[in-house]
Amino acid sequence: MHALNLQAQPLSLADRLADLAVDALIDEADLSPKPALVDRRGNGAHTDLHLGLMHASALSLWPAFKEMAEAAVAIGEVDSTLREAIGRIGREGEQAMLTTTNGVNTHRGAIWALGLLVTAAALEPQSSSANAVTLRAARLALLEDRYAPKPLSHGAQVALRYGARGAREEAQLGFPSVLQRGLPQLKRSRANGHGEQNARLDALLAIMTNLADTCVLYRAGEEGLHAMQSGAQAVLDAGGSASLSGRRRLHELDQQLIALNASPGGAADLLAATLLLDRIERDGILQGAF
Ligand SMILES: CC(C)(COP(=O)(O)OP(=O)(O)OC[C@H]1O[C@@H](n2cnc3c(N)ncnc32)[C@H](O[C@H]2O[C@H](COP(=O)(O)OP(=O)(O)OP(=O)(O)O)[C@@H](O)[C@H]2O)[C@@H]1O)[C@@H](O)C(=O)NCCC(=O)NCCS
Ligand SMILES: Nc1ncnc2[nH]cnc12
Repeated sequence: MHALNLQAQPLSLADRLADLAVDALIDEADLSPKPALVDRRGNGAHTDLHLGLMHASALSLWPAFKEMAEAAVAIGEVDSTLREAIGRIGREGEQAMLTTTNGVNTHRGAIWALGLLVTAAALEPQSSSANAVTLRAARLALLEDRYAPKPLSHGAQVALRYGARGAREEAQLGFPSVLQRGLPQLKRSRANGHGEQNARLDALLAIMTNLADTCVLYRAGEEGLHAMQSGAQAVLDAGGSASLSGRRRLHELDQQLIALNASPGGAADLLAATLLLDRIERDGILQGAF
């Protein structure tokens, strides 16, 4: 008679990266109180989103992230074959998301940002500093995908009206909002003993201070973008999310952005990217993977 083998199987690299990406999306959704975004308190500036939908959407993307990581391992270098493979997988991931959410766009920007980062991390798991991973991701984002449709997306409309190039440019520049704003603020707030949730809120605010978020521009124009950037800076200047006066400013920012219908969805995606890179740097990707 054989005894049952109850030992946990080690995760593959692709499984682990997909787990980390989905964890980052769920941590971003759960983080509260985020200004005008979906969180544990409510729907922010959105009428068609709620926390359960954000969770379901995040989970629906696990197979796409895994497949992107597998493509990176199989192809092994930054080239057009890999770029076009992850473009196809990303579009299939978007379809899975839309099927899960009944047509609501929950994570389009996140599929793009985290998809590139997961692929870049899987290419060279031994070289997993945030700098190295974002550099490889930028090289991928700069390559053309001949099969990418060119819809008049909200981002494309905003580019025509305001000249902001949004998610594509952020990736092609190597995620400056993550490397220069989100991650340093996360580390600073942790070092100051502000607690993990406050440190994450501060990282989101740091991203918001400077981002040309096409989601905000599309919904609320330049007035909305200015309110987002200057309001986020005011919270940080008042001592950040851990301080009483920072909390008051954060509440005002939440009310103001909701009144303007200005949801910083792009900043939320980049917070998820920040949390993913932070986790990769702190725990490594190879831990528990083979
Ligand atoms: C290259 C793509 C990202 C397409 O980019 P484009 O700008 O043309 O398209 P959008 O459809 O507008 O999506 C861009 C999303 O990126 C987020 N974002 C915005 N600004 C920035 C920024 N400065 N830096 C980084 N990321 C940014 C943002 O995503 C979040 O907002 C979404 C909700 O937005 P929206 O649909 O406008 O929703 P609502 O205002 O709520 O609309 P209504 O429902 O009210 O009508 C939400 O999803 C968040 O994620 C932008 O929306 C890329 O998508 C692409 O080319 N994909 C093809 C597949 C591919 O090649 N994949 C590569 C493999 S990884
Ligand atoms: N928490 C959130 N609320 C609204 N839109 C988002 N896009 C990504 N995360 C989001």
